[in-house]
Amino acid sequence: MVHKLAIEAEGLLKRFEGTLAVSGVDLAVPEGAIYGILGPNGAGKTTTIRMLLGIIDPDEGWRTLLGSDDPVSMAHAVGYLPEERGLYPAMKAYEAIAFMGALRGLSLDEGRRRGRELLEGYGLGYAADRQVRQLSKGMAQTVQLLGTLVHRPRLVVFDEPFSGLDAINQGKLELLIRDLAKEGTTVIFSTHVIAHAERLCDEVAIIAGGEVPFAGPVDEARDRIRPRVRLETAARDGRWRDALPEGTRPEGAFWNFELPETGVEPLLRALIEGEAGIQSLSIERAGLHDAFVEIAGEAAARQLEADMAHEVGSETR
Ligand SMILES: Nc1ncnc2c1ncn2[C@@H]1O[C@H](COP(=O)(O)OP(=O)(O)OP(=O)(O)O)[C@@H](O)[C@H]1O
Repeated sequence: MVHKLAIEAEGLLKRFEGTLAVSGVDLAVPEGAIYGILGPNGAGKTTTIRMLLGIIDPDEGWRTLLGSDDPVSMAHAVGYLPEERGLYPAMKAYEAIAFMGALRGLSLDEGRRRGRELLEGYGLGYAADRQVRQLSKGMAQTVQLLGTLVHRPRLVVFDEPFSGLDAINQGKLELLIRDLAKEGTTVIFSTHVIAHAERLCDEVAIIAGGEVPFAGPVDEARDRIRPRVRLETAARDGRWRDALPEGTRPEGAFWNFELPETGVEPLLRALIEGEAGIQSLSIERAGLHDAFVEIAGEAAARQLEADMAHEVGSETR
């Protein structure tokens, strides 16, 4: 099946005052997908998003947004939550949402009506008439997020939407993202938290040091690493050991090794026919974290973990 693309980009490159922020980003976001841009702080996520949306122009390369090579002309069909959060403090919550819709071409009356509806639907109806300055940081962030949806865009782009939200609100946002995708909206979000991308995304772009070493389905990223086998045998030795990768050493009664390329069934057959006496056997597919380490490198993965620890630390301070 050929998917239409919500976004396509090739060779996007951006320099700031001579330093290369992003070099040669290629990616393709299928319509209706949940797409993650995953990388540590400073990797180039925001710069990439800004280029995709036409907020800044690339120095090299090209992109199309909803089929147009002039992304700004599609602004009415796009919702964008920038990394810098901010609403007018004196506006009431529902008005702030209506205002954001008006910037994207929606009438204020309709925006006010939908603003109340969105707040209600998100469990924040009680705060609709509160001024933005009276809202908590997380609530204000949610109001801003709802404001990106009020004009019913075909594509939404959220820059680090989970940052600054507590666990409950992170869960609510995950549900919202799934609901949007179910309705056919394309959702792109950036994150430095692998778990969010792993739980939500159909596809990811892995970005590190301004480069995108992988862009594609999450399953394809995970398949970059061979699954691990953990086997427990009654027998210590025998012909069956030839089916294990060379150099596999016993760890007590256990054997840990990479699943051979021939796959599960030939391995099982050799173990049974060779009378290994299988006591237990598990085959574990790599998660996105291991795939990230393989694709982006140890250093980028360490930086990702440091970013997460920093965020958790700043939330609990
Ligand atoms: N306007 C700018 N002027 C100069 N340098 C910039 C500018 N914007 C970004 N950079 C640099 O480009 C690189 C990529 O930054 P970018 O904000 O895109 O990363 P990011 O992955 O979004 O990180 P974070 O999650 O910390 O926002 C960084 O080295 C950053 O310092």
